[in-house]
Amino acid sequence: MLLKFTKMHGLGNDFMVIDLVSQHAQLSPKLVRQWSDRHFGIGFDQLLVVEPPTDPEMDFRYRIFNADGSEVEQCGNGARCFARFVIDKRLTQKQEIRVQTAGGPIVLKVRRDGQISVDMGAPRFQPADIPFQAEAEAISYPLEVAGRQLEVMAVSMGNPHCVTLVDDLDNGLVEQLGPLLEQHPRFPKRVNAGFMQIIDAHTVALRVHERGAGETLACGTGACAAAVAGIRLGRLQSPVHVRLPGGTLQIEWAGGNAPVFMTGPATRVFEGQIRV
Ligand SMILES: N[C@H](CCC[C@H](N)C(=O)O)C(=O)O
Repeated sequence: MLLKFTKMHGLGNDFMVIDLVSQHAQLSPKLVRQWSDRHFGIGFDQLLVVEPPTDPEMDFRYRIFNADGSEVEQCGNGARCFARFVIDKRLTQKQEIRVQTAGGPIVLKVRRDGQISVDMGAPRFQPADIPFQAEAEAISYPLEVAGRQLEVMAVSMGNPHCVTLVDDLDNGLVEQLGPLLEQHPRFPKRVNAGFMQIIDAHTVALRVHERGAGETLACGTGACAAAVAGIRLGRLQSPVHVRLPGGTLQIEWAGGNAPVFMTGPATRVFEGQIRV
């Protein structure tokens, strides 16, 4: 059987997107790893799956698989591509789309300028919600990595993030510490490791070593986590322009239990089909 898919990206964070509303496929971590391989497969950071909702309040269910085959709770850049996909494929006529994810409900809005705004839900900081092993919730935590004493912020956007402030994003720390933070034992479900350089109160530069995918050109939930962490530290003010290697996202957050809003582009690259 031939399975149709669309190759898309959000600021260079790239995806294979498949509609399992009108198609059927049996996914496995092994198959996802085969497809994600950039030499022997299609090549992507994440696989995004569009399914009918199991919650009647929602328009769709959105499932996300990392390149390593792990199924995860949320993907911000993917959410924008999800909106572009379901509208282009005429799976919905709505311009405001309610989507069920393992990390909680999100709402996608297509703006007149073609950018997509996403209500990503409220960030969570309780260690148990990340999950992160800590005695109690704090704004930041000391964490030893490779003999270095870091100070990290831990945030859940449905998926786990740790954010570290750096003075220079090109001093080799991302390459050296990213993989070690991803696997750090105090993050029992692993973690996405963000490295943030503050430019001014409304602007940061960010690189993210993603759980299950390695460093990506952009990470939407990572941009949300970094902006929220900086606002909580009192170093940033909403809106925050997050400059990632692949481009810039706008993040807004009013604090507390308010939802985080992320705005940015979604790009379709090509249509394909693969034998399953
Ligand atoms: N690697 C992430 C999932 C993809 C997130 C990222 N691509 C985004 O845009 O939010 C995780 O394991 O939680």
